[in-house]
Amino acid sequence: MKKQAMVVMNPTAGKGAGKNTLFAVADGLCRGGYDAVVMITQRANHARDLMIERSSDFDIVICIGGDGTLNESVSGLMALHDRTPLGYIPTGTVNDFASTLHLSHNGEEAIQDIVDGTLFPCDIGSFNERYFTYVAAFGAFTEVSYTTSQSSKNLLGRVAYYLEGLKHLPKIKTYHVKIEYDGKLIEDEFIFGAISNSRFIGGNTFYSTKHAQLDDGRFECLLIRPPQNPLDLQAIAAALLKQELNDKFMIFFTAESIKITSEEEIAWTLDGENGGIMKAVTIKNCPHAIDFIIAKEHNE
Ligand SMILES: Nc1ncnc2c1ncn2[C@@H]1O[C@H](COP(=O)(O)OP(=O)(O)OP(=O)(O)O)[C@@H](O)[C@H]1O
Repeated sequence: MKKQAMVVMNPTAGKGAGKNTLFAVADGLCRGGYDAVVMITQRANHARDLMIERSSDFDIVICIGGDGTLNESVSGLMALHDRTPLGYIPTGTVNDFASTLHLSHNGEEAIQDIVDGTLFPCDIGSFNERYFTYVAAFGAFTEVSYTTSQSSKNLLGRVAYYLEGLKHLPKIKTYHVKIEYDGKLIEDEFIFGAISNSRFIGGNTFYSTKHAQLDDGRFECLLIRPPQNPLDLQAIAAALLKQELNDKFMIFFTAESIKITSEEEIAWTLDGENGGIMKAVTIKNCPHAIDFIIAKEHNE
């Protein structure tokens, strides 16, 4: 029997960019010896539901869409015990996670990479009852990120531009949070926090080295302290833009699991989408949870 592939495409992602990709994907799968079944998502969370209901009938599943569609697909697979390998073809805005895994945006190339591909057992983050593939963040800029149609193209870069654009310090909201991780405790004021599993969150100087980081069972965590004056503000923005860690204003650590609590409710973003508003979150690394299908040459 031929191998079976399920393609799940969000037609609205990236202003419909996936539509042009679809022929190349179906053609590549047929030439690669697969029977292809194409599903077009009709609503929010449809990708998740399709993964839960149908993915186990297939040898591979392929998600075509932006950050939100990938997040939904991963969340669907995470609900299952046996998870079908996942190929991802990004059609949203340039995606940090796709860049980290060297995933092509070009339909023909992307499907060839998948057909000839190899499995990369990737860590996934659990966030209370939800999941994220590469970033959970709060604070400066993140609250507006999902009220605009932007996604986290370069989250830290946009935090920097946001800070630079601020004329008045009082506009920057500070959050008093308690952060517990790997037996340690930090309690302080911060304007931004990101728990991520991606090299490209702030560009590759922050989190350099190969994508091995995505399968090490740990997150990279970055917290930014409040600036006290315009010079501080400038220093933080400059460090973010130069993709450097500034020890005076930034705390960086890696962790397997993190608990973040606060007196007030905090708005979170998960993979650039609305993550909800809450006072307590528990974030855990689910090591090697999803097998991503990636090009052989990038899985050394
Ligand atoms: N048929 C549909 N009509 C409207 N919305 C849909 C449909 N199918 C899926 N969606 C929703 O579209 C949302 C946005 O998708 P996604 O994030 O993948 O695209 P994007 O915003 O263009 O990409 P990016 O976030 O990478 O810029 C998803 O949260 C998904 O729930």
